[in-house]
Amino acid sequence: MTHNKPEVIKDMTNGDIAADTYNNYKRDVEMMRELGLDAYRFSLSWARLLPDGFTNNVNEAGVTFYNNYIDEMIKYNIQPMVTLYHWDLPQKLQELGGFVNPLFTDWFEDYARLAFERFGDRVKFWITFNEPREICYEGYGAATKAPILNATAVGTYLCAKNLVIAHAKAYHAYVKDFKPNQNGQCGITISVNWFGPATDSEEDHIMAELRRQAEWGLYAEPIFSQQGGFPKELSERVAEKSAKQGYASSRMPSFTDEERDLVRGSFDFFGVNHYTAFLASAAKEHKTYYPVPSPYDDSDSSTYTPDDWPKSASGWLKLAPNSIFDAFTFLRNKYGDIDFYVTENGWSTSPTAGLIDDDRVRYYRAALNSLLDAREAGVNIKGYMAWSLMDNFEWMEGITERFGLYEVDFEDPARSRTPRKSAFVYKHIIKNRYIDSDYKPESLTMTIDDGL
Ligand SMILES: C[C@H]1O[C@@H](Oc2ccc([N+](=O)[O-])cc2)[C@H](O)[C@@H](O)[C@H]1O
Repeated sequence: MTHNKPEVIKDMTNGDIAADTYNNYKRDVEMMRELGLDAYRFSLSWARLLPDGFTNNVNEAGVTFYNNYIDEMIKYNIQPMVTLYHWDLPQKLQELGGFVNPLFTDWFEDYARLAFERFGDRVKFWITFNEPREICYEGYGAATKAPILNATAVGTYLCAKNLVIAHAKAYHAYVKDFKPNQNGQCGITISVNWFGPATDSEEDHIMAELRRQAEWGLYAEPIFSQQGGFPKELSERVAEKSAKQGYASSRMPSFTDEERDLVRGSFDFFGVNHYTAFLASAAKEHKTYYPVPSPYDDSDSSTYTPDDWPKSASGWLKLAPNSIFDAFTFLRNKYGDIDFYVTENGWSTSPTAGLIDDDRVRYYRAALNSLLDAREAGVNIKGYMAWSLMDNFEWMEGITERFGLYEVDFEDPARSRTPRKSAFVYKHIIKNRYIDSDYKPESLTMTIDDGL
C-alpha cells in the first residue's frame, strides 16, 4: 500500500527501513538493558518469514534474524513477548481477500505453527493478533488503515468473526501440540480505551455500554465471556437495523455452536493496549463522521473528550484521568479474575519536540499510578509494556508522530537512537519500584547499571 498509494501516508514515508531494528537489534537490546527491562514485546513479520504467506516458501534469512534477536534478549534475561500479527499481511494473502476470506483462519494457523516450531523453545509469551478493532474496523470498514477498504460494517463484522476464529485455531494448536513441551502462554491483544457515560443519565449509560461493545466487546466477548459469541445488545441492534435497511439477514454473522465453543475460553491471558478515554452519549452534536453502516453508527452512540484533558501529538490521544483504573476494573468485573497484561501504553510528541519530553513523563506517571490503583483494587495485571522503546513508522501518520522513550534520527542512515528525558524517569521508576514525582535526571547520559 505504501508503495502503490504513497499519498495515503501523511508524510509519504514508508516502512521499508523505518527504525531499522533489522540492522540495529544489538543496539535495541542494549537500550532495553539501559532501561532495566525484564521483558520486551515485538512482532514477527509474516511476510518476512513467509514472503507468499504460505509455508511452502520459508525465508530462512528472516528466521535467522529473529533467532539472533531473540537470543540477544535471552542472553540478558529479557523475556521476549511475541505478537504474530501486527498489521503487515503478505500481499498475496491480501489479494485473496485477506481477513474476509474464511480460509484466512487456516492460513493463520499454519503461520502460527511455523512460528511456534521455530521460536517456541525460547518464546514463552505469544500474542496472536494486535488490536482486532484497528485491523477490522479501520482496515475493512473505515478505510483508515491498510488495506483501506471501505466495506463498512459488513466488512468489519466478517473480519471480526474470521479473526477470532483464526486466533482460536492458533491458540488450540499451541495448547495441543506445543505447550506440553514449551510451557508457554498464548493470548490476544485488544485495544481497550475507556468509554464512560457523558452524564449520569440512564440513556448515556446505555450508550456507553453499546459503545464499549462496538469498540472492543465485538472482539473480546467471543473469547473472554462465559457465553461466547458477539455482544448481545449490539447483535440485537444490528439485526433490527439490517432488517429495516432491507438486508435479507443480519449484517453481523453468527457463530455455529462449534465455532462458538472453539473461540470461547481460547486464552491464557488478556493483552490490553490502553491509551485514553472517551465520553459516550446519545447527543447528536457530538457525532463525528463514521461510514454508514459502521459498528459505531449501529450503536447509535457518539463520543467526545473534554477540552481540558491535555493533548498529545495524535488527534485521538489525550491524558484522561484514571482511565487505566476504569478500564481494568470494568474488564475484571466483566470477565473475571483472569491474567491481564498492559501490552501498550504511551504518549506521542511532535518530531520537533526534542529530548525534554515533560508531557510524556507526566503521562507515564499518571498511567502507572492508575495501574497501581487497579492492582490495589485486586485486578491481576501481571505486566506492563510502554509504547514505545523508540520512535517508529507510525502507520498512516508516517514519522510525524513520535512515541519513543528513545528518539530515532530518521535523517541518519544508521537511524541513531538517543534517550529522551522520559527514558531516565522510566528507568528510575522500574529500578526503585516507586513513582517519584520529584525525580529529575541529573544528566541525559545513559548507562547500563550493574545488576540490571
Ligand atoms: C500508537 C500505537 O497505537 C496502537 O494502535 C492504536 C491506534 C488507535 C488507538 N485509538 O485509541 O484510537 C489506539 C491504539 C498500535 O498497536 C501501535 O502500533 C501504535 O500505532
